Amino acid sequence: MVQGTTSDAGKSTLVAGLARVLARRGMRIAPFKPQNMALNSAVTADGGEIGRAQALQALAAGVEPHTDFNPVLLKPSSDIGAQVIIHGKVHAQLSARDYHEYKPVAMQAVMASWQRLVRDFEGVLVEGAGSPAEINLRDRDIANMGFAEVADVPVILIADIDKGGVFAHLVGTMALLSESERARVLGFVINRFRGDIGLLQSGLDWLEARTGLPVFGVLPYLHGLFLDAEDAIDGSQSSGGQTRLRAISPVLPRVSNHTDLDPLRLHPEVDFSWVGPGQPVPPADLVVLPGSKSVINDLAWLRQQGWDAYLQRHLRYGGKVLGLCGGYQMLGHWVRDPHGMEGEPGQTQGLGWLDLDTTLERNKHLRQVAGSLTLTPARLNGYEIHLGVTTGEALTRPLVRLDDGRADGAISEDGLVAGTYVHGLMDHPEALAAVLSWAGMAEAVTEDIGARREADLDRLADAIESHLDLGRLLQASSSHPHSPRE
Ligand SMILES: NC(=O)CC[C@H](N)C(=O)O
Repeated sequence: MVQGTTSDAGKSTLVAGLARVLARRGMRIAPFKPQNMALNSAVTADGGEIGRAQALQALAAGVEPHTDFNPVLLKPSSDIGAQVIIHGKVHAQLSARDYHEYKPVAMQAVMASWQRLVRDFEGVLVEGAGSPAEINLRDRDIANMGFAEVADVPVILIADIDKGGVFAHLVGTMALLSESERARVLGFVINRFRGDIGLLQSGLDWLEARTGLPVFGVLPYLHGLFLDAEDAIDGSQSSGGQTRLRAISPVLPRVSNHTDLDPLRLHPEVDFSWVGPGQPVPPADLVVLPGSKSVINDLAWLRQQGWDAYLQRHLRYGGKVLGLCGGYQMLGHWVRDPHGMEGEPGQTQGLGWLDLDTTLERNKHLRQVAGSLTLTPARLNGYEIHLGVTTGEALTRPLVRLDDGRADGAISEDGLVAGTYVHGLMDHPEALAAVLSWAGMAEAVTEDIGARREADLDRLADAIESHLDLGRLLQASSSHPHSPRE
């Protein structure tokens, strides 16, 4: 099990990389994250919902994403409440306090998945969440040591040296563990190192002497690695090309599936930026309203930040607006949440540029889809994750025709505003080219994001092979019953 000294230490990436390394050696490996808190989710083959990072790790392992890989997913819809997803399906909307009470039940779901995975796979790579040293969360923990102790798995600790304080993080985390928890830590991995490794050596020696545990390796900072393993928005852009199109998206407080925007962010000729709260909104050719876990509240935020006036001006000058899922719902006349699925029950007026209304229902639509765009007959594939059901005149001009016979989304009569429920739409190079051309960049050369992801997983696995003492790591873990063995 990989646990981190902080959030974003590189746990997901290390699990993805190890999964690829072991898969390349012919092993059937499953990724597993007992509990994930993320608004960036993926649809599994069995029609459920898991964290995107686990879907990426499944890809790295060469296995189909399954709900058992992430049996508990928490999707926060406010600062104190979250939608609790168990085995891929919505269980309930719970406050943090109620979730704490519910944890022993969630643990049963975790263990049921875990037992199926150890039965069906040669090895399971487990990822913790945040840090195991959050002592206030230790009681009833199911995400870190609480799971490791019950399932009796060995642990490696990863720390991010780029943030600084790496020795304090590792030694401090060890100090805050109980004796039995400490005893299951096999050693450390240091992540995102740049610089002269010779200068680090004395620190590593000190760490090993102080803790009596080995450093299995120091992973280099991998520049330009594109993996949607992380839950946080990646603000970095690809550079070096000539800008032919400017695109922006607001960082909605409850933005969901932000990786939908990665193909724009990574395109060398697109100048893409996320615009955060209080930041000036720069001029753009294309504005993409992303998905949202709390559409009514995020719409209010958008107005409060002045985006409605900005968008009106943008459209007057012929700019394009694309809404994805929650962003699509915002483009209609009304968004209704009669059951309070995303906050207080209520309704709010949308931006009104598409003649449609949306009602959030109790039942979540989860499916993988394929089809084509109506802008030009470009192929696409993607996935749907939404509660909303949308109706109205605008649907007679759909944006997408799905292979299952359904139409999805809409384009306004003047062709400036479009929206769809399909996430991941721009991952397909044809669909991306069509969107770029609609937004004003003709004959765009687009990259296959899927191929790029594969290449980056191999690059990550290569780095792990050369910088991690895998033999020692596997050897150290071999005394535990559930460890990958060669
Ligand atoms: N993924 C999304 O953007 C979901 C939109 C909205 N929250 C719904 O559930 O319908």
